Amino acid sequence: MYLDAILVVMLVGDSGVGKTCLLVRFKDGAFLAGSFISTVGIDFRNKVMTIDAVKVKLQIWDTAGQERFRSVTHAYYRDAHALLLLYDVTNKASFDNIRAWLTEIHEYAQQDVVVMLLGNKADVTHDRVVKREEGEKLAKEFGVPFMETSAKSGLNVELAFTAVARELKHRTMKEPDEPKFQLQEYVDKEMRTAGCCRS
Ligand SMILES: Nc1nc2c(ncn2[C@@H]2O[C@H](COP(=O)(O)OP(=O)(O)OP(=O)(O)O)[C@@H](O)[C@H]2O)c(=O)[nH]1
Repeated sequence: MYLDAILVVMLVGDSGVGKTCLLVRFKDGAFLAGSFISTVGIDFRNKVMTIDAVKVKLQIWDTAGQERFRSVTHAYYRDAHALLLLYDVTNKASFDNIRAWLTEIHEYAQQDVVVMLLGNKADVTHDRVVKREEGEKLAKEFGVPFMETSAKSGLNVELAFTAVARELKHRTMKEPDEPKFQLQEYVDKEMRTAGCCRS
């Protein structure tokens, strides 16, 4: 069975946090090593996922993090069903800017948009400057789910997209007496099952 609607997931966050790499890892299962080519404006890729025997079409929008493209990306926010907001655990400024990104999301996106915070590049150990606990604390403050990811190792990449796709699928297909899907609970449970990360 196919879900008719196309679910739009938008990747946002500072330039260089790994949005394109996360998308490529999810779509192609590979890591884009080598030189860093900044996204210009916006790019998109499609992926079909199967959730509880329902085929769900995701359209993933990869936005440019550079300041000079902001006015272009603002125009797309209102059509996004979910936003994956990334920072880079090796770049403190990208973490500090999350508050500004959340303000921007609040201003331009739909009120009921699904937002998930991702601390990317979790594979890096030596140059890490943002602790997992700091990411968790910030996410809690804003009431959004959180996980660390790595486009390089693949850590939690599938889970991040699956979690938002599940939430959107539930919203679209929910039976009247079915309980609301609990995104954070789902993420916590999946990470515990994988033997990973959250206490
Ligand atoms: N170690 C490590 N490096 C990563 C990871 N994800 C991305 N990178 C590197 O970070 C750099 C930037 O990655 P991109 O995916 O192009 O960043 P972006 O957020 O799309 O940047 P803009 O397009 O400018 O907004 C590249 O050199 C990647 O190889 C990761 O999970 N781990």
